[in-house]
Amino acid sequence: MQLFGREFDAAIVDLDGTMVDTQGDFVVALGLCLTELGLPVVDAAFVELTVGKGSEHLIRSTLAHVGGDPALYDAAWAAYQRHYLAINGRHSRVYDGVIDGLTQLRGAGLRLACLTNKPGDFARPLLAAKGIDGFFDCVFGGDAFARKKPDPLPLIETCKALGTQPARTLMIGDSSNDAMAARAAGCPVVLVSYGYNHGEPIRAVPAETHLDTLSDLLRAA
Ligand SMILES: O=C(O)COP(=O)(O)O
Ligand SMILES: [Mg+2]
Repeated sequence: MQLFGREFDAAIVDLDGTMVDTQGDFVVALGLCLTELGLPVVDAAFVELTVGKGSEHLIRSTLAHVGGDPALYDAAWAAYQRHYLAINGRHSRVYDGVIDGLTQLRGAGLRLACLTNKPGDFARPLLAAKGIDGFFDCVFGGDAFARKKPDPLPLIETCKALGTQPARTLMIGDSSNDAMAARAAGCPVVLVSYGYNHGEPIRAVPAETHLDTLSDLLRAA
């Protein structure tokens, strides 16, 4: 299909902050983990600034933020993983326009991949719980490849799995991580305005376009 005057065969879609508002899941799972370790909990504002770089980064940053000993990392990661898996999806919701947007892209014949920095074992059940797993030919978590976004490697490998060239594969994300990875991989990028961008204004990050809802993509292109 044609978008922005170019031909596309596929799209790679980010998960947290792009398809699903998972801030509540992060706050609850971190809260249970920190309480178990006898540490103070973090609030939604901290989570919004810190998510996007994968769970290892989130746990390290959280321990630093609450004054926890970095040596608690292994225990914190194990507790976080257990709690996250138990509440996964309960405090999160699919953003307005996502189902319509994905339906339009599939309807136009694009192959779709979900590529997130979230661990694959968190991402797959979340997509299924929200009823959006069926849109995707493949799903890759932050632990699928040797490096995470903003490194281009996950996008290059996802294009290989989709059987598409990066220049004909659109990245749809919510953060500068997604944009940097896409640019370095050679994928055009579209950014949504409502997600988590490390506290920075997303419209300052260059993209083909910035969307208030995924269902606007075909209209904006
Ligand atoms: O850091 C995370 O877990 C969020 O990852 P995502 O925005 O790449 O889906
Ligand atoms: Mg994201």
